[in-house]
Amino acid sequence: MFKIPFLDLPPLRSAAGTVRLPGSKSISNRVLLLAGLSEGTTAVHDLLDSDDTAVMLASLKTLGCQLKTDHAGVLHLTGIGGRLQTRQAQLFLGNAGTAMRPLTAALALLAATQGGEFELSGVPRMHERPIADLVDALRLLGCQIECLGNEGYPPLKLTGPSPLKLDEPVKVRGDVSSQFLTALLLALPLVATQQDVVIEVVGELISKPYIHITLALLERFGIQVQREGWQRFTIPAGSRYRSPGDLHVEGDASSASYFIALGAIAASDEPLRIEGVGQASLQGDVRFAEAAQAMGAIVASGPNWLEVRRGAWPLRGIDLDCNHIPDAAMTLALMALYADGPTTLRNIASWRVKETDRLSAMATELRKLGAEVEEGPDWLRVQPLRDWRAASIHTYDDHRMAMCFSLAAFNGLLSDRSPQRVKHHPDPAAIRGELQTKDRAVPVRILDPQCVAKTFPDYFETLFGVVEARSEDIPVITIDGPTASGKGTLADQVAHALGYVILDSGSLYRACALAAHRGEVDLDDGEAVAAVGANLNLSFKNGHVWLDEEDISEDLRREATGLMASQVAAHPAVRAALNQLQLDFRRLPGLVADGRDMGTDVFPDAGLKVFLTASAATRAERRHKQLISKGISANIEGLRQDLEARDARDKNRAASPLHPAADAKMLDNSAQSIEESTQRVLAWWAQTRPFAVQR
Ligand SMILES: Nc1ncnc2c1ncn2[C@@H]1O[C@H](COP(=O)(O)OP(=O)(O)OP(=O)(O)O)[C@@H](O)[C@H]1O
Ligand SMILES: Nc1ccn([C@@H]2O[C@H](COP(=O)(O)O)[C@@H](O)[C@H]2O)c(=O)n1
Repeated sequence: MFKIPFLDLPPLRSAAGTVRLPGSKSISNRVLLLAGLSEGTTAVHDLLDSDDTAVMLASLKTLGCQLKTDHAGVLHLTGIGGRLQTRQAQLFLGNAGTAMRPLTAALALLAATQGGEFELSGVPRMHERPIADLVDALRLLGCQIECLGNEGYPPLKLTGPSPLKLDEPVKVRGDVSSQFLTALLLALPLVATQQDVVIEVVGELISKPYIHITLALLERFGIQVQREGWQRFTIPAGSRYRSPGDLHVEGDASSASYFIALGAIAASDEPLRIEGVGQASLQGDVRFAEAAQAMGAIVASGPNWLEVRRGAWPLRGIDLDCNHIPDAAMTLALMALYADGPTTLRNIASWRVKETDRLSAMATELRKLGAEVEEGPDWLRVQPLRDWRAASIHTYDDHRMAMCFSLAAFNGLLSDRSPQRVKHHPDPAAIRGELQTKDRAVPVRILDPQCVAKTFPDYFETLFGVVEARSEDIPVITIDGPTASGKGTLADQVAHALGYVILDSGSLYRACALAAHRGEVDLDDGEAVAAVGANLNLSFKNGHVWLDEEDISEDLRREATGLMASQVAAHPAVRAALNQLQLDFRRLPGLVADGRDMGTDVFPDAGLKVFLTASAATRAERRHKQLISKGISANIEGLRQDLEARDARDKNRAASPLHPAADAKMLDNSAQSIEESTQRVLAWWAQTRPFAVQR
């Protein structure tokens, strides 16, 4: 996960490959609650591991459920069998509506029937999300619920015992959020032991597919709800939660929407395969695929997979009632930017009471990209966008905002099929406009990218696994300089702050020298050492370097290896042999490369080149400290002589000698802390970026 203040996405060009979706949030939290209320143990496979499931799991544990995860990642959850194990608890539910609503219903009923006192709270936004319809329904039933802040909003206090009136139907509004009905359906079997319990929906029920999931899962746990249309639901007397034993959580269909859109926009050569949802999916959001098809996507499907590729291009603008796909519909607003006409999304009032007011947030952020957007109380109209602006996208602590806006990074694609589009614009000036658009692909900045943790912690990593950018669009920062100037340390810090990949090019020369030395190759024989370099089987894991099956990290860092590296690095053939290996590190979302010739030879087009120096005395002192801290004895004068000899060889060799690139920024960190030099470099980098000041 990218735990950084912002993540810059360079212009992206294409998508292909296979995505395995994380487990569905809606299914995961329903299953957890049902398993928690059941008797016996449920083995939950493919459970979503995210912020929202974490708060549900923590609550169930507090309430006395037993949780164990086995080696295969399967959760074994032993429920409380409908009998309270603890009568007092304070539960923190973050911003998880799928935890707050059903736990409110279940604990209100358990407190009423068995006695107890429970407090349910969340993050500040959760305390702005209405829950009055559920609270009203439960109070009418006889539950004691106090709103501890504003009336109709969490935090809530649930107390009991209190008598319940089960003879009358429980009435609940269905036109604000279907989660209130879901909460009642999941919890009321607790009190349907002696008599039928009837729920009547007041008003038109929205988001019916989510109720469909609830009913299907209740059935898996032994509760057969009888349904009359979408207005009346009966939980039969004698209902009891029974664990199904094993249960597999299907992939998240709302999360699939980003990859379906990705296929529609960018899978022009081969389809993008999405595994985890398909025709057999329980989730209503799987119907997002139909909306994508209406916009031009070509979709093939099996029971639990989809394959999506680009059909119409530009996409087609649509006018759609999105009541059946409320969460996934947000993705359509981004697809609309790539369409040939306006897209209108209707019946999306529920967006206003989600993690944020999504209607307003979506309109605001689309406008930052340059889009023309109209917003109504329950609708949104988005015009196609051709003249994109580089924008910092505020994500409002809303995972879906972050994931949706990643799709804006394909803004350079619209002119890829210029001849096709030019047909609509025979004017040569329009043709020139198209070409300009192509050249003006802009990056997109996603603020607070870790908000995706709510449902899809590895979203950006997964995205980077199936998309490609032109190499020249992937940003590079180079840090060159003499031995022990702090290049590696600075590169690590800068890369960490930006979420970028790191290339420690010195380690490649070191590994090559080490492998040649071990193979008894003459280090003065450039061609022979280059042959070793061309066949190195290196891998980099968690800051360690592996040669074949061996972790060579310690050997690499020895001073003797550094000296051998500088010896072999003087051979042009060795440099040529290692060149492609270094270029291959230019990966999404960007690269920080440290060495001697990163800015001069390997990445001459780097967006920022830093030449890092420090006095020889300072460098010798730092290296001395570094070695001593690792328990390696060293002599400071000897170290200074070694590093000066190495510098002299690196500077004076004919092939890629060490010197600052003409456009490098010079940084002498002799008197600077690591933090100060890091901030200096990040400030220089910010000056090269096209984004307005972060808000
Ligand atoms: N600005 C700084 N202030 C104090 N110490 C620093 C600073 N920068 C780096 N150091 C320390 O100096 C030592 C050498 O740094 P580092 O290994 O990053 O240098 P390098 O240039 O990458 O070396 P090499 O050329 O051998 O790869 C480390 O112990 C590091 O913590
Ligand atoms: N881009 C580079 C990087 C390194 N070298 C040579 O390797 C030696 C070891 O490098 P460290 O950064 O790990 O100390 C170094 O002395 C150089 O001779 C290089 O040539 N080009």
